[in-house]
Amino acid sequence: MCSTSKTSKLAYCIKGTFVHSTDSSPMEILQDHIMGVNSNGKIEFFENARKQVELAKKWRFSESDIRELGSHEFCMPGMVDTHIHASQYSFSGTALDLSLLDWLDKYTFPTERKYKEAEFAKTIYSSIVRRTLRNGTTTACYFATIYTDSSLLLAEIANNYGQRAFVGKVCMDINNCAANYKETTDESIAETERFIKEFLERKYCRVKPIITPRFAVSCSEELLQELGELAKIHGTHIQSHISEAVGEVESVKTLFPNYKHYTDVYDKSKLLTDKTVMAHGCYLSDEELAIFRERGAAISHCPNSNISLCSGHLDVRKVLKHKVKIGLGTDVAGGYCSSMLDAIRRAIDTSKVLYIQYELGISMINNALLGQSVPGRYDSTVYKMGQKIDCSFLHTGSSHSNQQTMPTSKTFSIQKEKYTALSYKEAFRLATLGGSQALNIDDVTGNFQIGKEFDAILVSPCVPGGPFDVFADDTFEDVVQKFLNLGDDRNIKGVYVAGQQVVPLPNA
Ligand SMILES: O=c1[nH]c(=O)c2nc[nH]c2[nH]1
Ligand SMILES: [Zn+2]
Repeated sequence: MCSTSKTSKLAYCIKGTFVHSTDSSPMEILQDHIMGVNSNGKIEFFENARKQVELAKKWRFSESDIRELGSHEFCMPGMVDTHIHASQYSFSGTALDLSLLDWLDKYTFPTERKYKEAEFAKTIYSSIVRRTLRNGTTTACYFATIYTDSSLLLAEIANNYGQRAFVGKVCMDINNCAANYKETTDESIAETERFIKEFLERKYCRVKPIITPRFAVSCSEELLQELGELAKIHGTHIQSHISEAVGEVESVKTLFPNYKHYTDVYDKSKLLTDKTVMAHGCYLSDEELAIFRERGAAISHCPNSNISLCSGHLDVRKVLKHKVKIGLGTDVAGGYCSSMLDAIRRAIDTSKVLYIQYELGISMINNALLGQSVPGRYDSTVYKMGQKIDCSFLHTGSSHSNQQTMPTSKTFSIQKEKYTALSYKEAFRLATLGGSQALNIDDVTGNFQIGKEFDAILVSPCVPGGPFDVFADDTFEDVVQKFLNLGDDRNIKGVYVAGQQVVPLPNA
C-alpha cells in the first residue's frame, strides 16, 4: 500500500559529493554538499555543506543523523531503464545470432510461452528485479508476456523489492504468433482490461500498469485501436516497438498499406501520447519524429539490442534536434546486458560509429538509399530506395569511398555537416533525467531537484578487488567517468528508491 503523510519529518541526511543532470547541464558535480531526505522519501534540502549549522538548527538534526560519504564516493540518481523484457532475462547473453523477426520466432516466443507457469515466472522475475536493482536501476519499464496472472506477479515482485516500475501485459493477435503463443483480439482486449483492473486494485505506490501492444507486426488494426481507447480511459502509459529493423519496417508497410508510415499506424490508434515510450526508432524519418514531438511521445534508445540483432543505429543527435524525449533501455534480451551502465557505454559507441560514418559519408548515402532526407543537403530531394546517386563528391580519391559500389546516374550536391558524438556526460543524462522524462515521471525522479523522491545510487569507486583503479592524479570527473565506463555492481554500495534503501538486497 502507498502511504505518504501530509506532514513530513526529516528522515536522514547525506553529506559528500553528488553528481546529477539538469536541463541546462548534462552533468553537475557538487562536492561538499548536504542533502536532507524526509519521511516521505523526498529531497527536503540540498545545499552546500557550509550551511550545515544553519540547516541543522532549522531541521533539527545532529551529526549522528548524517551519513558522510568517503573521499571518492558519490551519490548519483538511480538509473531509468526505459525498455526491458523481464521475461527474456532467462536467455540473456545467448541467442544473438539472428535478426529480429527470426530471433522472435526461434528464441523469444518459445521462451515467453513458459510464463504460463507461475513458478517459472516467479524465479525469473525475482532474478531480473534483483539483478537490475543491484545494477542501480531504480526505475524499470518492463515487458512481461501475454499471460495476465504472471504479469501481475512481476508487478508484485517489483513492488516487494521496492523498485519503481511500469509493467506491461504483452498484446499480440496476428502474425509471428508461434503456435500456442497468441491470443484472439477479444482475449487480448479482455485480458488487458482485467490486468489493469486487478493491478490498480493492489494500489501499489510506485509500480504502474502500462498498455503494451508488442509491435504493429503482431497486432491487428482493431487491437491497436482498442488498446488506444483503453489507455485513454484509464490514463495509462503505453509502450511498444517502432522502426527497429528494416525487415520489420517493410512488414508494416505490407500489413498497413493505408497508412502513411509506421508512426501513422500508432498515431491513428491514439497510441502516441505524452505517456508513450517506443523502443528503437532507428529508421524514423524527420516527418515521423515531428509527430513524436507533437504528441509528446518518447523514444527508448536500446543500443546493445540494435547492435546484437544487427538491426541498425539510432541517431540520438537527430532525435534531440527534433526535441523528442529520449531515454536509454537495455532491451534484455535482444540486448544481452541488464545493466544500464552497459546501455550508457553502447550509446556512446553507437554515436561514435555514426560519427565515423558521417566522416566517411556513409551515413548520408545510407539515409538517401532508405528514402530519408540527407543531412546538410542543398537540395530538397528525398531519394527513394535503390535510386541511383553519384557519390563521387565524397572522398574524391579516397580509398574509403564506397563510390565503386554506387551507381552513378544522378548527381546531388551535399555539404557535410559536422557531427559530434555523444559525450559520456550526455549519455549519463539520457540514463537518468532523460529516462524519467521519457516515462513522464520527471516531476518525481531523475535528478536531485528539491521535492523529487530520492532515487539514488551510492557509488564507491575504490573497492577491494573492484573493476578499476583510482590514482592520486585523478580528478573527480575522471573518477565519475571511470565508473561509467568501467564500473559495475561491486561499486554500487547502496541503492535508494523514494528514500528507502533497497540495496543491499534482503537475503543477498
Ligand atoms: O527487441 C525486440 N524485442 C522484442 O521482444 C520484440 N518484439 C517485437 N519487436 C521486438 N524487438
Ligand atoms: Zn524490446
